[in-house]
Amino acid sequence: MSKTQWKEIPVVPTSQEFLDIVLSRTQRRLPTQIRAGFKISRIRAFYTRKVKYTSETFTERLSKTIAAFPRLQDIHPFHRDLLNTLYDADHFRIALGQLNTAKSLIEAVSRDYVRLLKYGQSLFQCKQLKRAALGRMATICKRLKDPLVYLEQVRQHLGRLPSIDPNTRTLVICGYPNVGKSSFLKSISRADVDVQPYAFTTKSLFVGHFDYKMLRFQAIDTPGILDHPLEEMNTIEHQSICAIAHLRAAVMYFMDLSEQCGYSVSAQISLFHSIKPLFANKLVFIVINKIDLAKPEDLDPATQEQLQGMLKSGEVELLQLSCTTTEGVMNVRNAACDRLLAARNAEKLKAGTNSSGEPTGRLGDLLRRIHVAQPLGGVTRETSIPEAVKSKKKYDPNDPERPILERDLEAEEGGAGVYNFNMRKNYLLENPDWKEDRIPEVFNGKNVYDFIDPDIEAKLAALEAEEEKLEAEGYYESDDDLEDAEEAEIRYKAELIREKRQLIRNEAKMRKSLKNRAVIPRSAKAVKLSQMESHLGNLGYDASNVAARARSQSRGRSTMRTDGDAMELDDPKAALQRAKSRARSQSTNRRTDGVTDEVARTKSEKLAKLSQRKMNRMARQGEADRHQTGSLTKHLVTGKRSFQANRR
Ligand SMILES: Nc1nc2c(ncn2[C@@H]2O[C@H](COP(=O)(O)OP(=O)(O)OP(=O)(O)O)[C@@H](O)[C@H]2O)c(=O)[nH]1
Ligand SMILES: [Mg+2]
Repeated sequence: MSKTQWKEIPVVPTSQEFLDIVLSRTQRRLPTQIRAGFKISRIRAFYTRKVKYTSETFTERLSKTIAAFPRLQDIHPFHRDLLNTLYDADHFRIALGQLNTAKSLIEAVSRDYVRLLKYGQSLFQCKQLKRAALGRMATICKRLKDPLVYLEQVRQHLGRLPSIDPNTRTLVICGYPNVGKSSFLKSISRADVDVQPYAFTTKSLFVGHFDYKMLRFQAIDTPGILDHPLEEMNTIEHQSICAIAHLRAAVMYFMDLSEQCGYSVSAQISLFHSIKPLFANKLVFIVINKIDLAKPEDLDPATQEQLQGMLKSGEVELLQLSCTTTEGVMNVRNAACDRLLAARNAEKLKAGTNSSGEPTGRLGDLLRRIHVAQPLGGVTRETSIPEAVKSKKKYDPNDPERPILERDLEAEEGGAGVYNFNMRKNYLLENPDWKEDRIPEVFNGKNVYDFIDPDIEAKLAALEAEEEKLEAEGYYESDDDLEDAEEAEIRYKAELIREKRQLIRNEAKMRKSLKNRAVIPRSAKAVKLSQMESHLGNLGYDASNVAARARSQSRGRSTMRTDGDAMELDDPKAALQRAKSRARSQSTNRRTDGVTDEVARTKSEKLAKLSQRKMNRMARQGEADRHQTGSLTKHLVTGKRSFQANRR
């Protein structure tokens, strides 16, 4: 992860804000649009969606926060160590871990309640379940109070950390406090660092950039370090140690021989020896600052001796400068940069080779796999030139033996415009005599090549032979016996199958129509008078006159009825009346009335539906139909209309 991303970590809300964000988003996306009258499945689906959406929002926000922070195992050791120094890696990991745990807890809550919601019986129950689910999620969220506050602080601090690229060309400026480290950075770059005449002015790492030989360098100003064991150092000093230890850089150890800084030269020398282990495999410079006040030559011999001891202890160079007079500043910078560039280049050249200079690693692998052709054990091969190539002569127009070209022919036959070259000359045919044969391309308006079939003769012969054979066998004479017994049997069976299928189909239809029929309740079924009598008799009633009474009642028939039927025939009106009354009195099921069989019934029903169709289509306007009530205001519909007059 690059440093720039750390500046873009989104704000970590407090737990209360977090809750507000999630809940208001849920409410906005899924406003409660549910009534008690709705189908229960709809109510359940709505609340399930709500619970799920809330948990998803929580999870999404938490994951985003977790992902935004750097993962300690993925970043450069320098950054990892720095984060550890500044924020305590364990604390950091635990805070992110708590967020992660909360995420899975919320998911579990959502899963549980979604399962419960499937059994919700009413709107109230479903709503209570949703409330419980959201409440539990909120409780989990509230428990994240401390980690969220901590992470927000880390975020703010991370954003303010200098962008240090651990892999680029780097100068690390270190030394005792108040020796002029920040002054140096200020004079070589445009970094705005604080310079004060007291110790520990600089309390964190500062970075400045400058260009040298068209290359960009970064110089890192570190807080001052005191000479005491690592365990006793504070966070400020630890940052310096971290930079010195982890950055592949040129280390510039600053010293103030004038002791204006408030620390003795011997203390500064002893600090150098204490932190020397960190300088392994690095370029180290001892930079004597403030030479306007004191130079190494001014020191007493014993201290000079110690200084020389420092230089001898490794490949260490002594540089001198004064930030106040800017004497030697550029020299020091350039010397350090030159040495750093040389060292980096040497390292790059060395990379990928072992101690004897052979390539190792991926490059070595590659070279070993490439096959390079080697000459066979001392055998030399003669070059071979084909005869045809050897006897080839260069074309010479003056040579009488030269091959004859089309150009020569043209000249012989009358020159350009007169001579027509023969395209058929080079045809490759079975018989060279055919070259000049004339074949019509189009004959009778048809392309001849469409009709060319090389085997046509053979095919015709075969057909004719077959025809003759059939004729000889008398094939064309008898055409009655074509159907033999076997075929007749197949036909018979097919007929049976067809019949059977029809039967099955009819049966199915019948069953279907029966199933759709309204069931007549037993009480509505017609009961014969005699049955009624016996039934009442069983119950202990006197049923003797039931029949008589029933028969005595009018059934809508004409009272004028006499025995003779002649009158019915005479009076069609009365006959109609009687037929109607009969129909009414005898009918039990109007659907089956006057219908002889199943087929007739289906037909009549179809007809009924058909006759209804038009009526349905032309049905009256309902309240859902587009319709304009009342009349418009007069001025809106009459008279000349000006522009936009009826756009009200
Ligand atoms: N005479 C003289 N004074 C200098 C020189 N360089 C820096 N100073 C003074 O030394 C004091 C400390 O300078 P800083 O650059 O703040 O020192 P520092 O090493 O960054 O100090 P800390 O940040 O506290 O570790 C300031 O008062 C500077 O003016 C120099 O070359 N000559
Ligand atoms: Mg400083």
